[in-house]
Amino acid sequence: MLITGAELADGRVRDVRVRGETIDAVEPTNAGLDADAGERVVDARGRHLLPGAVDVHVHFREPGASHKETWTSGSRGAAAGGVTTVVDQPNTSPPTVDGDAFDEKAGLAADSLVDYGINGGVTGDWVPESLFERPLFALGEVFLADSTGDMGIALDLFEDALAEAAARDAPVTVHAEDETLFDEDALEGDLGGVGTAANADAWSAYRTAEAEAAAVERALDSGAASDAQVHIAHTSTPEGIDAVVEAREDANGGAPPTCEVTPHHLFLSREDARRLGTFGRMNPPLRSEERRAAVFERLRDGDVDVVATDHAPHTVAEKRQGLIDAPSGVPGVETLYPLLLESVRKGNLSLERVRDVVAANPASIFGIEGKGRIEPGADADLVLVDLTNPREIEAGALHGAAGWTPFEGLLGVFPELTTVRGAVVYERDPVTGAESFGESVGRNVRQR
Ligand SMILES: NC(=O)N[C@@H](CC(=O)O)C(=O)O
Ligand SMILES: [Zn+2]
Ligand SMILES: [Zn+2]
Repeated sequence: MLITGAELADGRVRDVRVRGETIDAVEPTNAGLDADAGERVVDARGRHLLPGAVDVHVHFREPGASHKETWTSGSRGAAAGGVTTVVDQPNTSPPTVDGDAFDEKAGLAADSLVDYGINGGVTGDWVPESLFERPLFALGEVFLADSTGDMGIALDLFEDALAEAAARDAPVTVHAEDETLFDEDALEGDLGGVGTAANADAWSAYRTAEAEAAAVERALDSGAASDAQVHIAHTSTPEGIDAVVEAREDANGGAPPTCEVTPHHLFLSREDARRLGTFGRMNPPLRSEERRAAVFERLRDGDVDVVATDHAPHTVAEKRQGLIDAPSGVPGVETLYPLLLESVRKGNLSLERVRDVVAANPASIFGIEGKGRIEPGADADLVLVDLTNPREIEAGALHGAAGWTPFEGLLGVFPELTTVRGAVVYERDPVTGAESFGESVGRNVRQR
């Protein structure tokens, strides 16, 4: 395939040749890259070509909850959103805490249209020896408080896990909330029905910002003491991000800690929770508009290392319950690039920053060779977008199994073409809107 006249994130206009699974050449347009006989040529003038996103935080729900999502439905959403690598979390059923559970999940992940990593989790029943024999992406998300799957663990087990991971150079991703600092009183009284201000706000009042900040600090201290590489998942407060930045500056010798934020904490706040009701219940919860804006600022300024989605689908029926019964989590893998690219279109973020936080940084932090950059020799994981052509996000036009999105009605810039190692996995005709998907070409990024 020869992609001609595409603008890259840094503003250079280039022709990009794909041969087999990798990028063969990146040359100035008209510098002599001519199409071979029979080679597909994509005229990309007026479009931007970006590296496929590496979403290091998804919950594709198999095995155990395929009514919420499957590797097929989840990876179709990923492909249509320009995510070419996903990393699945261990709170499935059975939880991915030993070698057998890893193998079962790996068998199901063979359905994926995009490349994937599989994380291993930590519970009282985990079997580190058999888990670490497998091609694990990372340890995590390790839950310091209960979330979906009730995998919250105590500090001593967390510290054992850090030691096991450090001994094997495996990064550890952490769900950092301290449940002793939750405000139980917030769940007293009338919590209202679905979609009411009462219940939506109560979840944010219950899982306090202080609970996140305290757990982030604890995780960073324990990480530094054990020499483990710690990555804080879904950081939702400026306080949490600032703690990571400080620890990074103090890191002497050891791998510096990193942090991730989600699109829902960047684009939604407690004010939206009032409208979303229980559909806005997730962990950590939506924060005040002031904290949301402060998190966005830290993304723009470079303090945030990674944007990943914490794609956590549940069905409409499951979410349409009272606050205590509705499960936590929102879908998001398909709207990651679209929302961030819309921020670029509006002038709120630079395209290079977006490329770094969704592709280049996650690939380098987790050490996956060949991903996250457009240069000769890299995997041909490519996304073509028209930054002048946003469209409204509508649940009915998305491809995951959840059937709803917390971002309904916001604008997004969606891909026209997505390739995974040179294979076209998604294509949309910009004129007719007709879409097509490719084959299940995904493979484990740790197995190469
Ligand atoms: N974020 C959530 O609210 N839910 C996630 C679990 C998690 O990441 O904590 C899920 O798996 O549903
Ligand atoms: Zn989590
Ligand atoms: Zn998660």
